[in-house]
Amino acid sequence: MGHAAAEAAVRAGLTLVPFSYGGPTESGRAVDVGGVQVTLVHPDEKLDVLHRVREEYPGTVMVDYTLPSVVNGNATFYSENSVPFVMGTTGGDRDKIMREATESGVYAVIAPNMGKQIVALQTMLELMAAQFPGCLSGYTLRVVESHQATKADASGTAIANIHSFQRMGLEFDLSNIELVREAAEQIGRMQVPEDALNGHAFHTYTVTSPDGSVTLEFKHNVVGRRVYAEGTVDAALFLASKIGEGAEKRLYNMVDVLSGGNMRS
Ligand SMILES: NC(=O)C1=CN([C@@H]2O[C@H](COP(=O)(O)OP(=O)(O)OC[C@H]3O[C@@H](n4cnc5c(N)ncnc54)[C@H](OP(=O)(O)O)[C@@H]3O)[C@@H](O)[C@H]2O)C=CC1
Ligand SMILES: O=C(O)C1=N[C@H](C(=O)O)C[C@H](O)C1
Repeated sequence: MGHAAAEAAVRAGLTLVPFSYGGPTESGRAVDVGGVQVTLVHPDEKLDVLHRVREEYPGTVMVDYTLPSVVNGNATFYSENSVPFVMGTTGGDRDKIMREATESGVYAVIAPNMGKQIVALQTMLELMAAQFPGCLSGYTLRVVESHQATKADASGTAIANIHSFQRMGLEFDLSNIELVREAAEQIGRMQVPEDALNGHAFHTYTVTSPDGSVTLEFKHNVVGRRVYAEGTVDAALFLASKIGEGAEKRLYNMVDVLSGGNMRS
């Protein structure tokens, strides 16, 4: 995702900082992103490179697409060092991320899904929950999500949407999300195109009445990564404008970006 977001930034005509934090395995290597040679920085050199980037690229917004296992360490680093950030990475201790960002006063957009159309659906569910709390009381919920086999955690988007369903009265334990990570099941059960096995996000939420006479189904299926990459650029532009105007509110999500009319397409 980091690569896709960087490509989208270049496509949008933004200056791509030619450094990227990476895992320890590939540090030192340069990667071509739309003609920009981006050097992968070892975790031990993060602070040195940050100082350099601050001098050479003032106004930089950090974009984080890493792993649930490192998301908290990264978020702490951005908060402690006042690095404005767009956090697309899911998992980890989300309350801690939000708490540290709030306390530090860093500008940030934090969201489990940057795809504007998916965020619109997410917003619709939030509005439905706010407008009709308890409207699905007594009904049951089934959630199935399929992602590339490398995805380490349950879908952050599904978790966000489940919170809305819970406010509508549905009882659901997050451990009951059905995770599909195997190719045969992805193709057979979820109908994921074979060429999307390495990058897809298929979600289905099925709500059923106690007697089975009413069924609601919500589905969002995404093939590839482009929709998130473009939304990430929207989020970075949004954050830059908030920093520019010295906005009092500093912590945002993608619903804020969408509501602010900051989607380019
Ligand atoms: N908000 C959204 O719209 C979206 C969110 N996501 C989420 O983004 C996250 C990343 O997804 P995806 O790109 O598919 O995952 P990948 O596994 O493809 O990429 C993760 C990358 O993080 C790097 N990495 C590991 N440790 C560190 C570290 N300490 N500092 C910096 N980089 C590190 C890895 O490098 P190496 O291989 O060298 O270890 C790897 O390149 C997931 O949580 C996913 O769910 C994904 C799509 C959309
Ligand atoms: O890892 C992914 O691919 C995705 N992760 C996000 C999530 O966990 O919700 C967003 C989308 O589902 C793609």
